[in-house]
Order: sequence, then structure tokens, then C-alpha cells
Amino acid sequence: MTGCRNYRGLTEDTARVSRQCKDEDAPLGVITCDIDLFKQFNDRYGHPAGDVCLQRVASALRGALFSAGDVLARAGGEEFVALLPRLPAKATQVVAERMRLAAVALGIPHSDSSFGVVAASVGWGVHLASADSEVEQVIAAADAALYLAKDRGRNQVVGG
Ligand SMILES: Nc1nc2c(ncn2[C@@H]2O[C@H](COP(=O)(O)OP(=O)(O)OP(=O)(O)O)[C@@H](O)[C@H]2O)c(=O)[nH]1
Repeated sequence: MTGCRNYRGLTEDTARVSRQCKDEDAPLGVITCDIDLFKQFNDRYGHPAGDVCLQRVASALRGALFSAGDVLARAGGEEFVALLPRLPAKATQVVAERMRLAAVALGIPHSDSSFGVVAASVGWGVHLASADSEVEQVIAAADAALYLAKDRGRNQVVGG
């Protein structure tokens, strides 16, 4: 529906790009992004409108990426994961902020949100080629950062 990779595609892409980055001794940027108050959006505007919203947000998030090798997957529900081969921390943070802005710039009305429009919370992290840990641990850390962004009021980026 969103034209994104699904969860299984994400698992395959994660293995592929993390191997590629390790071989190149390059970092791998990871971003997680979740639409804010999407249950309320569905409840107020209806599930079909929710589907259209998801498609538009997915396309905006894809537009915020700039390299052909970047991966955007729908990790389930209204959550997306981006994998950014060769991106160090600072650049990953910049893309994370661009993704947040791209979602909010759509200006999709959401009267149950304090922002008045559909927004998204974003978490990020970087997997270093030298790390002993697996990239899945960085995805989990980015997810934890995303929930911190939700806790802090949504429509913001948290990571590091
Ligand atoms: N329309 C539509 N809704 C979906 C789809 N997949 C998941 N959802 C809905 O997404 C909503 C997610 O709700 P929650 O996980 O409670 O999160 P939330 O309302 O976004 O709240 P926060 O994440 O805390 O900001 C649920 O109501 C799901 O039914 C889909 O493909 N289409």
C-alpha cells in the first residue's frame, strides 16, 4: 500500500546493508519514525482516510532521503524504519529532522492533535562498523529514542 519494504524486506535489507557497511568500514544510520496519534486520526476521519494519510506520509518520508542506497521500510502499523548506509551521526540526525519536517509539511488536518496537523515522532542511532553489537540493537535503541520523543510531547526528534 505504501510502496515501502515490509517487515520481511526490512530484515533482508538490514542484513544486506549492514554487511555492506561492515565491508566498507562505514557507519550505518538508522531512523525510526511513527505517526503521532494515528489511532485518533483513524477514529475521527475513518480508516480509508487513514490509509491515504499513511501513503502520503510514506511518500514524504521517502522524499526526505537523498541517496539511492537508502532503505525505507514499513515496520508494521504506522511505524517506518530508514537505513542510511555510510551516514555518520550528524548527517543521520539531519535526515531524521528532515523526515519529521516532511511529515508535518504535508499539512494533513488532525483536529485531535495539539499541532492541528498530522505529525510524527522520530528516533535515530548509528551502527559503527567497529561495534561488536548487531545493527538490530541500534534499531531497538532508535525505537527507544522514538518513544522518548513521544513522551516529551511528540512531533520531535530524539537520538544519539
Ligand atoms: N488506516 C490504517 N490504520 C492503521 C494501519 N496500520 C495500523 N493502523 C492503525 O494505527 C493505529 C496505531 O495506534 P497506536 O499504536 O495506539 O498509536 P497512536 O495512536 O499513533 O499514538 P502514539 O503513537 O502514542 O502517538 C491503530 O489504530 C491501528 O489500527 C493501516 O494500514 N491503515
